[in-house]
Amino acid sequence: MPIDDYEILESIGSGSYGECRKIRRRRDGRLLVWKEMEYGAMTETEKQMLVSEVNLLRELRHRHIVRYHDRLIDRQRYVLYIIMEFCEGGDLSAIIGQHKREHRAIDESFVWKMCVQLASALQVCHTRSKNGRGAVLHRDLKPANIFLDSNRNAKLGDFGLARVLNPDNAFARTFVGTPYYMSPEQVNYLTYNEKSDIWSLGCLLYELCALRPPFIATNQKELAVKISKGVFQRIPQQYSEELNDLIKLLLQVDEFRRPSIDQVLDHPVVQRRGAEYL
Ligand SMILES: CN(C)CCCNS(=O)(=O)c1cccc(Nc2nc(OCC3CCCCC3)c3[nH]cnc3n2)c1
Repeated sequence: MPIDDYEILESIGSGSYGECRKIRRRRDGRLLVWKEMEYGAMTETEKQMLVSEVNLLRELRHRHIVRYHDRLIDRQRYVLYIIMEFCEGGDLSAIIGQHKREHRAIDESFVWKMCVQLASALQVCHTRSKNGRGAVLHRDLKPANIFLDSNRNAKLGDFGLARVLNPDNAFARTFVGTPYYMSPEQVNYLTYNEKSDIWSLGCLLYELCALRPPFIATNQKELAVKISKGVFQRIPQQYSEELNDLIKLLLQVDEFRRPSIDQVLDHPVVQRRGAEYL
């Protein structure tokens, strides 16, 4: 049984699709993770969606996107296992939480590193959808879905699976938890496009500096108003004017004034401050 090719280690947590466990590949001792998904209750359409989503994951090969390795199907128990690279450094949400608790700012150089590495991961996603090679899944750019490898390099997680597995409440899924990173265009008429990812990137860089999102509120309605207005405090004084300017550029309410991912990566300051991390 292929499942015997792996030794099951501890659980890392559970997402909206199921359990995520650390595993060791027996043949070479390599640490990986698998995500368990029960498909027993799925309709034929949902199963087809899952198959196409997994096929997309397989195609998205990039050093800053979590690598898909394999998939196993347990037909007796109707469970699909997606096997992926294990990111030893954990997720950005935990890192932000740690810095917040210790009242310790995140180094500006790390913020630039995340900026260029995640922008290059997004560029792969955006370029694909432009080439019409399948509407690439929109990667949910939020701290909990960004992992680090043992060298603290960014790895964009596999949000797409969660969306596929809850197609009915895809709308609700967007609203599970507070959508701090939702863009003005999404808030107003729930459209989502590449420029929404640029907005999310801006929110992420802001949160790495301020250790909180740019827009916070106690309820969704108030949050939506703040996001639509797009007024936010400058990142803490210790961060450079050029980082502050870049974040302001990404957090423009008018999506047409927001740069494309290519323009972000071609930005002279991003080139200068980020080149060493690519
Ligand atoms: C330096 N140390 C402090 C860091 C300790 C680090 N702790 S840790 O226990 O190993 C740890 C913590 C979190 C992540 C990871 N690595 C990881 N997580 C994934 O998904 C997490 C899952 C997503 C859905 C919801 C539940 C969690 C992955 N998906 C593909 N590859 C993945 N790799 C490791």
